[in-house]
Amino acid sequence: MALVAGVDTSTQSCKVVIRDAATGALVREGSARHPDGTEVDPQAWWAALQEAAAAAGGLDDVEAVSVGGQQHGMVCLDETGAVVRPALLWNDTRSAAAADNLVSEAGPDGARYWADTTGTVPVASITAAKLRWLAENEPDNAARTAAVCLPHDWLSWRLAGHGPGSGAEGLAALATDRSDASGTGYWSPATGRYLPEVLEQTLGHVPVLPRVLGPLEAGGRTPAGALIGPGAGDNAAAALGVAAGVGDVVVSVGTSGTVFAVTADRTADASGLVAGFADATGHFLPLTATLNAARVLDATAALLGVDLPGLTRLALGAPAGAGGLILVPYFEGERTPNLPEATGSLHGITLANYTPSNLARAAMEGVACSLADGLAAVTALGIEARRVILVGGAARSEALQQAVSSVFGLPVTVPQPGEYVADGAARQAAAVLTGEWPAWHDGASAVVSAAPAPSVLARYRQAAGNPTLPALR
Ligand SMILES: Nc1ncnc2c1ncn2[C@@H]1O[C@H](COP(=O)(O)OP(=O)(O)O)[C@@H](O)[C@H]1O
Ligand SMILES: O=C(CO)[C@@H](O)[C@H](O)COP(=O)(O)O
Repeated sequence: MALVAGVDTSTQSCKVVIRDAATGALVREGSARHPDGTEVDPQAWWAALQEAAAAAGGLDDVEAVSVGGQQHGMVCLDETGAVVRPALLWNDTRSAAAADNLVSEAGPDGARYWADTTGTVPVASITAAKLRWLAENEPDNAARTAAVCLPHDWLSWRLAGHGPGSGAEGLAALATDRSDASGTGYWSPATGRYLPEVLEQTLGHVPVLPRVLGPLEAGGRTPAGALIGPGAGDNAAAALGVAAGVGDVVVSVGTSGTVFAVTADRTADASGLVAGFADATGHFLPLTATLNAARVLDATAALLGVDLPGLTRLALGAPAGAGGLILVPYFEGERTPNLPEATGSLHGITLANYTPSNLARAAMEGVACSLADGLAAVTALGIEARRVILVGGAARSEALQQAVSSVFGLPVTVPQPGEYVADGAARQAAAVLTGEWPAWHDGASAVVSAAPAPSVLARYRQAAGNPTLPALR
């Protein structure tokens, strides 16, 4: 039996699944925590990968491995291959002004220019904005930066035996895939090429960049001989994990809240709401991402002194609309809509509705409403949502499943709880090994259908100050 491994190096943790390449059966799995914070030494990801792999029984017997990972994180390497400074993650907002400047420097129609050139209007999350921040605030570090890569590229490179001391030859071995390259802001989904002019404009010089591998192209081998697949951004890997096709909209509720679809054509949304990413198969992945999702539930559970199943129980005990309580979940600023300085807020409090149960429900509905704004932005581009698939750590919560279904006014498909990103990476590893996408049997999924509650989204949008966002359709 040939085994393949899939890795998810996500914001909060590293997960490893080992599957039978032929059938997709889960053989072993493991996970390990990442440090908190929006600035992280990549070495912590490497340590977590080794811990998670050991918990999964090791990688020595796998024939191929692929890494899916949190997108956009800026990993700068010097000419020896050492990390220049801790990585700035996708949810670090210090680069917000740099992003605004990149848009305004492109002229009065700067947003249109960026959408057409890179697929995406830069916000703080986009790697190009982080490089501009580095050049302006840490010029010595910018000057020392000989190569720039992303979290999944860096871990794939470490798996191939490269690291500090690898030098120019090591840097030349860096590799990525088109889904993660498309989140950098210096790669064109239209041409499939990097944009050196953006690197000059942001970092001040053109560093070594990872080679962009084809969907089934191996980037090297581990010292034990396993093929290393191209890997993917975590959302593109999740699309592989749930075998999303045209007509499916995937909603992921992890640290980020994302809404994305697999499409045959690329998008270029100058409103900036929808990022025009590529997927891991040769198609495209229009996507909205929020900064505030599962952690809003974590914070609300901590405030109420309950665990996450306890928060779900409380929320299930409240009516739709939480008795009028509305939580706008912009706890860490927000990316969609682009409000990096925003804070969260609680609206509609009365003596009658101010209960733990309503607060738990309002947290679930607030997250669901911000995702509904994402769905509205995606469907406003003409992308159909024939099926909504809910994934991510918080998809385990029945209360969240119901809140998403009632706010969206749609049935929601919930696959069996699992590690969809790592599963997608494992599927890619099997494809790299055999030369074709495997026809793995997908596990059973449930369909959750709650009574539609359109007034919840309307009241949320008033409270959030976004009453003119596109309507849900
Ligand atoms: N039973 C549950 N109910 C609600 N949320 C849950 C539950 N189990 C896990 N989670 C959420 O899952 C989140 C982690 O999701 P995950 O997709 O692994 O995040 P990331 O990919 O960003 O690291 C935690 O913040 C936690 O809130
Ligand atoms: O920034 C984005 C997508 O553009 C995020 O989706 C990150 O990719 C982090 O993902 P999670 O760790 O929340 O899954």
